[in-house]
Amino acid sequence: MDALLTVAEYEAAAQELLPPGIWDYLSGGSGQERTLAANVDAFARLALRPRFLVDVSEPDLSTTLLGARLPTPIGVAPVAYHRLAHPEGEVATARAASLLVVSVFASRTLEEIAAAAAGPLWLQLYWFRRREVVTGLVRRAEDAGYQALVLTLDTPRVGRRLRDVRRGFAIPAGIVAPNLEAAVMAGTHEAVDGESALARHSREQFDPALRPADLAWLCAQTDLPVLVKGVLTARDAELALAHGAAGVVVSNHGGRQLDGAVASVDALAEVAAAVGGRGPVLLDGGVRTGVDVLRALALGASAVLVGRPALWGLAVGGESGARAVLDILAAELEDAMVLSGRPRLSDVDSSLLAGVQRP
Ligand SMILES: Cc1cc2nc3c(=O)[nH]c(=O)nc-3n(C[C@H](O)[C@H](O)[C@H](O)COP(=O)(O)O)c2cc1C
Ligand SMILES: CCCCC(=O)C(=O)O
Repeated sequence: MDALLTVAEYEAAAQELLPPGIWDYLSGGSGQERTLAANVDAFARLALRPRFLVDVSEPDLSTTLLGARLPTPIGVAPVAYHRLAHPEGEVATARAASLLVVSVFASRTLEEIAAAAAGPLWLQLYWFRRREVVTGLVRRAEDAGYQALVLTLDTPRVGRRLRDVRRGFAIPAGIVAPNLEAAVMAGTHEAVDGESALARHSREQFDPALRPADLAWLCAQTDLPVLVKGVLTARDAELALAHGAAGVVVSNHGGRQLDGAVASVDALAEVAAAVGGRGPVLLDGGVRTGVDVLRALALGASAVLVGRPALWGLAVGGESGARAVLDILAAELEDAMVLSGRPRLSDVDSSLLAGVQRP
């Protein structure tokens, strides 16, 4: 087999390898999958304005995020059940990633992942009705050395993902979420025709009444920084920061929640302006090339996260596949920085983009 050179080639190879039901769960979106498509299309519309007569002999991709030095501004978004893609699951991803946001529905324990990790780990949380589930996970994350928490806001319930509904998708027996007690996970393995087990589960277990005071309460439970994920407006960024959030992740959950929601990169400039340097602004959704990473940085992102691409790499080659995907993105980003006359991340701003208003 020829070497795979792009994230798109990893996507195609992963589709060949994975069972169709798992492929649909990983790759699908909600409703008509318009937001899923828009996330990718919106990047393609952002044309770049390269500059020359700049010394680009020493490109530097490194950055600092919440006090941690990272070799690249590219991390892995929280994705449930990495063992759907590879038997080693999150342990393999953690070895490959320079920043991994571990899903609360990880298929390996927080401690196993911490023992393997090459870089900082953050723990993503959903707002469970049983608050002691949340606080128990916060304590375990602190004890295992996780460096931040990420509260996902965009999932008061799981969106209508028609591929999963049609298949009656449920998590295969043998792949479990070991960081949650069995009672909280009851029903996730139970396939029912015409119903997504995850959608049913979220209605039972997630508290849809999450309000700003709850965010402030969560922040008061821990010394770890708490970021919020799923922010698409200046208003929500303002509210979150005012209630203790240390930063935001601009995201529409990879087009899996509100179909018709704005493409995440199209929401970025507004959110970054609202945050105004008070904390990190991460972006996920539709990042498929290093040029996309550069575009997001130009619009004000501190770093980007990739969800599906990491899982495609994992499916193709476990740890080395996940690493290969992240290395492709980093190599493409370095090329783009050199070829656009922006050798350091601090040189990257909206002057790089055509048609974006510059301050
Ligand atoms: C299979 C799958 C599972 C996901 N699980 C979670 C999760 O457990 N928690 C969460 O906050 N986001 C979850 N997400 C959303 C990702 O964190 C991220 O927002 C999205 O995948 C980014 O888009 P991309 O896949 O285009 O990179 C999941 C996404 C996918 C594709
Ligand atoms: C309850 C949600 C499961 C993980 C998730 O967030 C996703 O599939 O997008």
